[in-house]
Amino acid sequence: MSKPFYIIGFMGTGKTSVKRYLETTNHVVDLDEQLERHAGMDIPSFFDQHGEVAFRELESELLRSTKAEYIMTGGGIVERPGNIKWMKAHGTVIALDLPFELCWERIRHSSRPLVKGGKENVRALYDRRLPLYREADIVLDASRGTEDVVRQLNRLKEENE
Ligand SMILES: Nc1ncnc2c1ncn2[C@@H]1O[C@H](COP(=O)(O)OP(=O)(O)OP(=O)(O)O)[C@@H](O)[C@H]1O
Ligand SMILES: O=C(O)C1=C[C@@H](O)[C@@H](O)[C@H](O)C1
Ligand SMILES: [Mg+2]
Repeated sequence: MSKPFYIIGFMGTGKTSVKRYLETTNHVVDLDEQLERHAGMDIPSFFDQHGEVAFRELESELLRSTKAEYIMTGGGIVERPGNIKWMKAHGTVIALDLPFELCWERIRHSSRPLVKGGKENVRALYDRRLPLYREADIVLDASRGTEDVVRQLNRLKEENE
């Protein structure tokens, strides 16, 4: 099996949405879904009961133990300094890029725990993380929609085989 594609990007860039298109013909794992299964609870409950530090710990452990063709990460995978380095050493890191306002419109009514902090705190998080996402091997423009991102990923996969 060729090395995995690790898909990174801020909340709302569409990582999980892309999964539904790819998984008809590829082995795809979403780390947030994996974590929810492993913990036996949804992410808001995990944050409430165990806190963000425990979440980052488990997310980083699952990153290292998950094998698939595509691994869709959670938006905060870049929070642990070693994670980008680890992904780059074990596969190809692809970032989905989308302006903050579009991300915000997509996530503002969701139950993501960090959204509770309000728009300006989420914007600060976006600004702080942006240079980390840009450390990816490849940055894809996600503004032309999910199917366009899927096309770009399929092309990269063909080149990679
Ligand atoms: N191309 C798109 N156009 C419009 N809405 C979209 C698009 N892609 C995703 N969305 C919507 O944005 C929301 C967030 O998308 P998604 O869950 O795929 O983001 P994510 O990158 O996986 O976020 P997270 O980092 O939190 O896991 C969903 O409600 C989804 O339906
Ligand atoms: O950007 C983040 O820190 C997060 C993104 C989501 O995918 C989840 O992993 C969780 O809500 C935290
Ligand atoms: Mg997701």
